[in-house]
Amino acid sequence: MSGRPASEYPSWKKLQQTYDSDKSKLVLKELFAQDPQRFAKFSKEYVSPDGPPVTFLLDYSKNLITEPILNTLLSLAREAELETYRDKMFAGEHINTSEDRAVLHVALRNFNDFQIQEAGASEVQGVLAHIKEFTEAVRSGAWKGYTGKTINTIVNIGIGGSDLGPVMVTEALKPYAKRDLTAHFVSNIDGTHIAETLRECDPERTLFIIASKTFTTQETITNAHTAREWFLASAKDKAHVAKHFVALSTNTKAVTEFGISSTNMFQFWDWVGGRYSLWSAIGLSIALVIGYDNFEELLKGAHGMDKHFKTAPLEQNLPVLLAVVGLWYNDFYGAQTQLLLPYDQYMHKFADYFQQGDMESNGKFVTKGGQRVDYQTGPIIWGAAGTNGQHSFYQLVHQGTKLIPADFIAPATTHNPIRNSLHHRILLSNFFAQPEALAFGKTEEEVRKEVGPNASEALIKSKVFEGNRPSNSIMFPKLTPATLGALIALYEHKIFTQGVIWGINSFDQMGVELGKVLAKNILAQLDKPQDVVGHDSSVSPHFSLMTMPLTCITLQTTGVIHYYQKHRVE
Ligand SMILES: O=P(O)(O)OC[C@H]1O[C@@H](O)[C@@H](O)[C@@H](O)[C@@H]1O
Repeated sequence: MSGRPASEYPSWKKLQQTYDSDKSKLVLKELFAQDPQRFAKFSKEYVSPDGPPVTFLLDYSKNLITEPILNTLLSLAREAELETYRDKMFAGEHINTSEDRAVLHVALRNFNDFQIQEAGASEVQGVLAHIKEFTEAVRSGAWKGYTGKTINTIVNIGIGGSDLGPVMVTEALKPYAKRDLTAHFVSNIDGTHIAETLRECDPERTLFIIASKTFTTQETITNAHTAREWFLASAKDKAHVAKHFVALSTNTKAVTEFGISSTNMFQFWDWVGGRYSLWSAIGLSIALVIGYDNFEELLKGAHGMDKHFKTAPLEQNLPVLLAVVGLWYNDFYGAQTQLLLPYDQYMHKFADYFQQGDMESNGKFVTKGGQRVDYQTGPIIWGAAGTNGQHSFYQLVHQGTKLIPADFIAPATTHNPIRNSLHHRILLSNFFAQPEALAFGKTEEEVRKEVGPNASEALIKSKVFEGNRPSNSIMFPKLTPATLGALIALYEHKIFTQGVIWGINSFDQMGVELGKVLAKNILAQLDKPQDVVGHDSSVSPHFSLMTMPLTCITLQTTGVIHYYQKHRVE
């Protein structure tokens, strides 16, 4: 995050030379055959330094690395001053330079170990106490709706970071959920999302949680007004809104203007990035679903990982190891994507969550210093819960033309040991088999033996698995709130580490702005056909996209807008 382009570091150049000269020697089958200690050398067990017990194994032995390569990757992290920038983050320095903000999601789960001076950091415990008091009132039934009935449904209205974290965590921690409290999450501006949700709600027993850091996001504010209108159609009296609407935001003024009193507002601060906000008041829906104590366990699990990231030497530092190994593929092997594959149905939203976490953080083409990078930055994140992915996209992972590094993630013990854990044993056999198949493949010789002498050459070739496809495996005893907290923080710090090495600002999101501005302009034109007439798309190709003023770019879409105006039925 020094803003220096990564390709200027001596270790970067060394890695490029190593890749060019040694690529053909990096064959997993041979690397394992040559070194019986390979697993021992390239695996680490995480044990939480304090707080609730969390442990997991990270096996990174099935990567196309040797000890010298890993050492050079770690030297690269040192040359990029990772440790300095990590300490700056924990100290509350304004490392988000474009927005002049601190980056302090670690302060939200800081149980007094780190001294953080930033304004607001001392208020964290107060907000947690508010969350505790409120969630206990709702869950116990002490909090009543406007007709005196208890709350049985919550609807979190938010988008991006104000949606994805709560969705992912409430799904992942369903075994801890209060089953008679239904949680819905409305994010999309498509009216279908809120309309279908409201069909399942009873206005007398529903609590709406309006989650928006800025409280200006078009989707969220529109959905919130729709929910309020729907509610008032039954409740009639605006005074009842107080029992059914709460807000999670940094913007007290906008919350009050919406009609939610400040006593029903849960505060957070500008140093909490949206995609790092599930630990803040944005986690209210999580605390409502799993209970405050479990929410605190989640935070403490993350805090343990924060301590590990802050203190462990780079060679032992799990987020750093994940980061540099990922960078090796992203920047030298030309891998475009990174798979996240939880073999746990409860974690089925994990990849969706880190699509924002990683891609909004590291999808940047300029360094902090404003220079265009001459290397790849953030990978495309994707994935699905195992074994579903095996029956859809794994074909390409095993035999396609692309190198796709994959992280396999699984619990040793399931929350649902039905049929004497038969399902779980089958699930885990797949979890173990896939990295092995990817790494070691199946040779032509093996195929020949298998298919017999009469098989065609074409058939034989089609059955070959080249192997040598890298993966990490992460296994933990059971998916608890604290374990999930540690896993999320593991990936957060991986993203931080990669961002520091690439010299980019992982904490702004300028790339989401242009589309918002264009949509606003177009919205103003949609009901006025005369405004778009005469500007059909035939004029636009004469303009270069870069030199066109915004209004002209908008005209690129006139053909489609005309089609819409012709076909819409209101
Ligand atoms: O929480 P609010 O302010 O509604 O933002 C919701 C989301 O908006 C998007 O445009 C991005 O900026 C995200 O980082 C953010 O999480």
